[in-house]
Amino acid sequence: MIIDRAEVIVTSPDRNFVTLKLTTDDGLTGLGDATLNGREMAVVAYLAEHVVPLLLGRDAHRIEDTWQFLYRSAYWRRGPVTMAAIAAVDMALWDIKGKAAGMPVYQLLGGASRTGLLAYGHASGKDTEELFDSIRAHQEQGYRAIRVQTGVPGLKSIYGIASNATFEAMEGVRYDHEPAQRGALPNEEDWDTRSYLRHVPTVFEAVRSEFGPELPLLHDAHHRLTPIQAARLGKSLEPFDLFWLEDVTPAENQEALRLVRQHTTTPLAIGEIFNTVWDYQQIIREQLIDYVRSAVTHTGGITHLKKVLDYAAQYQIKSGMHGPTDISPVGMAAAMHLGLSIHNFGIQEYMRHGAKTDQVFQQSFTWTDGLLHPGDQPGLGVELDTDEAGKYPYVQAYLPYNRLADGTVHDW
Ligand SMILES: O=NC(=O)[C@@H](O)[C@H](O)[C@H](O)CO
Ligand SMILES: [Co+2]
Repeated sequence: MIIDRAEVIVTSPDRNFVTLKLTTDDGLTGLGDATLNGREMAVVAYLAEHVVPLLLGRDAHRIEDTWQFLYRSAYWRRGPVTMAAIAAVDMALWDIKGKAAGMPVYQLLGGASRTGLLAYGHASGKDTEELFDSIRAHQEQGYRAIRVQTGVPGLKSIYGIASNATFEAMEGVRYDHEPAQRGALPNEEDWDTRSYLRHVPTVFEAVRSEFGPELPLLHDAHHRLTPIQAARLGKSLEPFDLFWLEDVTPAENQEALRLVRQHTTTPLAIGEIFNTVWDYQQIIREQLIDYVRSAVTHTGGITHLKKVLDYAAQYQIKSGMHGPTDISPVGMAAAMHLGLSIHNFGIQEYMRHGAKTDQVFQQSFTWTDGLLHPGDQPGLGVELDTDEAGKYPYVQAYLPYNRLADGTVHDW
């Protein structure tokens, strides 16, 4: 079963997506998500110029060998661009193998370990009233777990809060897309850690008294705190029993989490911007986190993320795969197949794609009573309508960035 065609498809229905489509000599096709939000075209070039020529003529069945060949023959290892490109090839090959076997990919990974995947959605609000409405709206949509992001008094624009502009742009969809403003240069947002640290505990106190102790609540600090500030936040949120506190501090310095861990029992989730097991080695071995946040799309595909999660399982660490709308439906399907099969599944981030995206990508996963399931179509269960995709050409888009009041650039 030889790969005899490889196409890199860029489409921007509600946002930019990069998809690799492989076709074999017996007519099977496979899709892989290669979307790197805000830097999409870097992966397009990496795939089109440097990977596609190496794929043509290869045996599509040799997933592990292809992975090792692409990783080691590149010479330059790791990093988001390389690992997103390898991830797309890996997903497409698993898709093809599933179709060849007549089985959904989760069956090839060892079968289902649960009936469905607990998912969480993104509630947000500039103030408590708007936040409560958003939480209720997500509960009505069936979410059993909810991420809470809030405005901070004195800060005009902040991560994770649906703004009217984006609201209209997304045809009324709440904060269900990532803030890469298309056709615009990076949007400058503002930040003040002390105001944030004073405000967030009061928000969770209000949410707990309104919604009770049971509802699993998550929060994303989005890389903005120093280790001691992260320790303080984790400690101040302990009374509100969070499911997890995410990206408390930039984790290139993995040992920074030791300090946070010493001060708080609030569960920690890290890794949505990590790309290989080496990014996790210390924080898994020293049990400095509770959830691995990587998406299949940014971590070398199903093959590599399964290895990361199998390593994490030895330390009782679970998956919490990244699932914003900058992960395409193909990447989401791959995450669901992997999540359904592994023992140490934790939770799946699930933001609903826009209507146009659902036209471009025919998906067969189900979302029932707060649980996701990848479905039982052979392969990943997603098909891409290239005519529909062709209607939405690429539009350059950047993620926002932060500056402090004195103008210093800060982590976003
Ligand atoms: O937990 N989810 C997140 O942190 C996302 O909202 C990220 O900001 C975007 O995916 C970046 O493209
Ligand atoms: Co995050």
